[in-house]
Amino acid sequence: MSNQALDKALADKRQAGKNIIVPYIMAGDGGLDILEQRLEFLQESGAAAVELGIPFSDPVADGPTIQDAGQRALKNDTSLTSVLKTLETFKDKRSIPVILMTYFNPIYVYGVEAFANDCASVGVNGVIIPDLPMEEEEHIVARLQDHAISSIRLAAMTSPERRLADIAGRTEGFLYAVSVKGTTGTRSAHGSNVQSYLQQLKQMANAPVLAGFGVSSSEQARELAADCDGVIIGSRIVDWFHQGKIDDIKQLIQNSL
Ligand SMILES: O=P(O)(O)OC[C@@H](O)[C@@H](O)c1c[nH]c2ccccc12
Repeated sequence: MSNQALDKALADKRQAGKNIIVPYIMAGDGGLDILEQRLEFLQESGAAAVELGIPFSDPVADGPTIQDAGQRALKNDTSLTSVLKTLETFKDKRSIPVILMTYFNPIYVYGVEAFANDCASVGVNGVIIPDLPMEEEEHIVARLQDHAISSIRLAAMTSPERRLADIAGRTEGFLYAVSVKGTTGTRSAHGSNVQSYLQQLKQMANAPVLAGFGVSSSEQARELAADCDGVIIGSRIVDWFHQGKIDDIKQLIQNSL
């Protein structure tokens, strides 16, 4: 079963005629004591949900901006455990859905069963595990489904059509359409084949399709969202939080809606 609060938050934006904007932030960048405030701020700015990164020592899919944020968070002693504990402290006050983005290793160390249980008890709505090994997928997805936590799948431009259809059919919450080849990070332009890729995924998926990787302006966001349901914005927002450019973040989200 997918997560109802997440499904509803995304559907509400679409019904209001808006694009779905999901900012990515690194948990513990700037300290975990500001996490609650950041989530509230992003919600007020118009975000439908937040993708919350767990810092990890070997972040293979992260670009330089997210890697640096991860290093800062690790210096603050941020871990999967401390992030879950922090979410627990304001779980009844939070209404914006939270999607944890974590590599598989921290989950493996934590224990798959304990991870699913603790995510459920602190109200995590969805999970993205970019390097989940195929052999582990069934086991971990089933444990999360027991608690109605959505497993958001990633589609890549390099995947063959059969594989894309399979991923699009199985995803929960939304489909994360990786819209560049390579790692995360801001880019000035997306390839010309992105449009047809997103349109193809829209046809295949029963859940909303969100484009991510390299979105750094509201113009780009709206252009990509014209062929799907919205976008994920990571590096630009991580960078601006670090620099204290709070108003710029608000404008970026509002102008992307
Ligand atoms: O930073 P960008 O280019 O705006 O892209 C989002 C991305 O950072 C975020 O979703 C993310 C961070 N680390 C990841 C690892 C895999 C997939 C996705 C991610």
